[in-house]
Amino acid sequence: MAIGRNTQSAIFRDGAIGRLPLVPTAWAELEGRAHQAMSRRAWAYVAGSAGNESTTAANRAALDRWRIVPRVLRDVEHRDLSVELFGHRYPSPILAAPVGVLGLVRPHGDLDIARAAAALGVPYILSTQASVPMERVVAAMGHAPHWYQLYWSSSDDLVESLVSRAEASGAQAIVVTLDTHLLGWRPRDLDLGYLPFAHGEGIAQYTSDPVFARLVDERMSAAPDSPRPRITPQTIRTLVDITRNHPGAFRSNLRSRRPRASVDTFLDVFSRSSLTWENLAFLRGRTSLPILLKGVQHPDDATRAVAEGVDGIIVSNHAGRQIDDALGSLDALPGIVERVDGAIPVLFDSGVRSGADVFVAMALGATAVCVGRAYTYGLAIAGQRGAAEVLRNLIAEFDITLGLSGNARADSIPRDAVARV
Ligand SMILES: Cc1cc2nc3c(=O)[nH]c(=O)nc-3n(C[C@H](O)[C@H](O)[C@H](O)COP(=O)(O)O)c2cc1C
Ligand SMILES: O=C(O)C(=O)c1ccccc1
Repeated sequence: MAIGRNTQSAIFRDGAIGRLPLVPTAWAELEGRAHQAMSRRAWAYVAGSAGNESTTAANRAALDRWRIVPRVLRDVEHRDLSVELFGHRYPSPILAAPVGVLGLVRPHGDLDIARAAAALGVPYILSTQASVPMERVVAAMGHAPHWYQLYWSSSDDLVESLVSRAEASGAQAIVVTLDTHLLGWRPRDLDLGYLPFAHGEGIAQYTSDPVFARLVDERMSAAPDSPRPRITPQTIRTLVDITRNHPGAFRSNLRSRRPRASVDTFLDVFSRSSLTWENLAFLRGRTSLPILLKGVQHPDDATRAVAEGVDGIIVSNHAGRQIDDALGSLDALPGIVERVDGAIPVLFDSGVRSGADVFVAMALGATAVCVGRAYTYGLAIAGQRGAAEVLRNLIAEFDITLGLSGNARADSIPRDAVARV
């Protein structure tokens, strides 16, 4: 698949022989087609945000207040889209954000997006809420780069196990998401009474984990009133196999004892609202990978992150899915970039819909940009190839915007390339 400037000519060349793109390039059409392709529940979960969804609107408004100011006559024929992060050079500043429960969008959606990202060299940040265990996703990616996103469980042992699995699987960084220690108030899901996890969807990292299996055993043996099947290593292997090969089987089996206990255990241990800065030492002591904090919005938290020796920050409000009436994520970026002052990379997400949006965030000091809903919509419309097309289009539009604005390098877009209006 052609990357960057070649994409546009490839699209037109294909068109000349009657081969049309699989996914629309404009956002409104992309979103509309994804809506048609998804079930009611999947659409509510993916497209829904917190409360009246004013934060999602604020994310857009924040991006729209910045306009690109092009420069001319600057020889931009050879452009370099690559960026360096933690000693790795990636082909463009775009990363695939961690998106949980992709199995809701498409059977084995995690594998589709993993393969799509791998084909483009786009780093994929695997979610703790994935529908497919991380080892299987990584196996589908060959040697392509991936990171791991951690939800910090109330069980230290489980945190340790997830992180060591991620490290063993070759993850290049650990992203700790801090803005979702409670599930946001999301009317679209509430009105359907539907949370995927309660149906056993999106808990594959847990059901494939040996420490989690032990927690489930403990829960089951602590309920002596109900019949207690003997748990042997074979039982555990069988459950892992069932989840791996037949996610639907796990769901239909939810009323039986072990799947039900797995869901209940997940709901118990999923997160820890008592987490503080002091806990970071625990993680630091258990991995040598770079640690990024995702969900930072206040400059003082960015200052503290640097002081605590964190390796990177992702300025994000979770696409507006957590707090209604929150600051547009891009409005938080310049203040944080100023505070961090180059000490560590500052990544950005929430609301990015185009290559031009990526350019704006980079001009405001982001080292790289993550996208979530964009590729999820491509996945819904046309699976692996749809997700790949969305990522390819973002990179191509970014490349063209870079060149047309008179810039040749993604990693050094000057601040005056954008103006606030
Ligand atoms: C359906 C959905 C599921 C998500 N699941 C996770 C997750 O498991 N972990 C996480 O850190 N962020 C999760 N996010 C947030 C994304 O990582 C990212 O911050 C956000 O989608 C960026 O905004 P955008 O969708 O406007 O690009 C999710 C977002 C969506 C839309
Ligand atoms: O839906 C989400 O955005 C998400 O990341 C999440 C993860 C776990 C529990 C609830 C929500």
